[in-house]
Amino acid sequence: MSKTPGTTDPTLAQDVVAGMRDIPDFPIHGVVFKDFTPILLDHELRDRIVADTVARQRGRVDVVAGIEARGFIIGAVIAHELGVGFVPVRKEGKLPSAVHSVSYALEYGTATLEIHQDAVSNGERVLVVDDVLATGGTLAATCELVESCGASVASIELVLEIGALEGRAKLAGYEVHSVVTI
Ligand SMILES: O=P(O)(O)OC[C@H]1O[C@H](OP(=O)(O)OP(=O)(O)O)[C@H](O)[C@@H]1O
Ligand SMILES: Nc1ncnc2[nH]cnc12
Repeated sequence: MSKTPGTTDPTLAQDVVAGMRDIPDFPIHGVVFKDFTPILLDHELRDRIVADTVARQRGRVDVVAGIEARGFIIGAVIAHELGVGFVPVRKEGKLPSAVHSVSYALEYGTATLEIHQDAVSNGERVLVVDDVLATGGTLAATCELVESCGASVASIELVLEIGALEGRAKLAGYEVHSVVTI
């Protein structure tokens, strides 16, 4: 286990590891799914995660992009605390206006993510937020979507990173913070 450099909360990483729940064979046989929902229920731990991220990012970003589904929840709270707007990055076919789309591979299949073409403006600095970094396909696709709109990815914030899946390799050139890497 390793913790995010720059964090001011010395026990946050270990508390996140303890707060996550392992679900074997979800959504397919052989995958151990890292379930973030118990952390949402624990308001103290959830608030510490938000405070840690906000302390790193305050004043550095113009908007937060949260990835469906759990990135919506934690990302919206972070956007609120930073006092900036929130952009949903959604699974295919859910956004009503004109979109950019990118398809990608996951640990358990393939998927397509979309962003509204007018969601972020040229030159805006975007903070991308999600719960888990696994293979990195989801985040790489999201960065491509943000850049398709003419904005730039200022930083990426995750709660938990599965180091063995080497997702960071797909995110070369981006600033990536995970509260904890296991
Ligand atoms: O690094 P990757 O291998 O791309 O995986 C990471 C993504 O996988 C999980 O979501 P999932 O795609 O299962 O979708 P969900 O939020 O709809 O459950 C997780 O919340 C991340 O978004
Ligand atoms: N093992 C895992 N746990 C949670 N989300 C994931 N996304 C891809 N693999 C995952």
